[in-house]
Amino acid sequence: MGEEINDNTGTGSTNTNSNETNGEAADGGVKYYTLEDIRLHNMSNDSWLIIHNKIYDITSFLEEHPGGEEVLLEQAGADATESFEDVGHSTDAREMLEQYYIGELHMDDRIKEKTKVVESKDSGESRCVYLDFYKFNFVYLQKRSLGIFVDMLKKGIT
Ligand code: HEM
Repeated sequence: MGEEINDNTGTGSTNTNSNETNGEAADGGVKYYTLEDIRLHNMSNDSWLIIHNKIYDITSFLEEHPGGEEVLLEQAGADATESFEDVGHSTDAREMLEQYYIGELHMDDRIKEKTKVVESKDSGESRCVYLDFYKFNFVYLQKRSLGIFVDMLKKGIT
């Protein structure tokens, strides 16, 4: 199933129109779901998860999960990428994901997430701290080399 995906992650190029919401198939048969759509599937008889922008219907897997049903239900209807990665799942576990794949997170919802991360990482405040640090080092080094130069001159004169 996973092979059918035309993964445009990061490009946000062609698949951003509203026709793709609510599970409607776009090009290549890939279905796109919004966060709103996914949020509704948070019950033991209807569980969806987002992992790395892909949507999985894990309803039939709940009872089989080696880590227990509870942890999956806590994440149902939401983005479980972080919890999934925190556990350090094996390659086998990652391959198992394919059989539960049903579609992709809508591009609009991905873009929002990415913007948020970029904003928080690259805050003006942290940039100021770096600039101050470099300015301080620059002035310090200038003074040091000037001192050494003056010393050399003095030694040369005497
Ligand atoms: C559909 C998604 C998932 C699949 C296919 C999956 C599959 C597996 C598999 C095969 C294992 C056995 C160990 C391994 O091979 O890595 C496992 C263990 C485990 N999983 Fe998942 N898992 C999924 C999602 C999650 C999520 C979202 C969480 C956390 C909220 C989670 C928490 C755990 C825990 C705590 C263990 C037990 C680890 C241990 O005993 O060392 N899993 N999972």
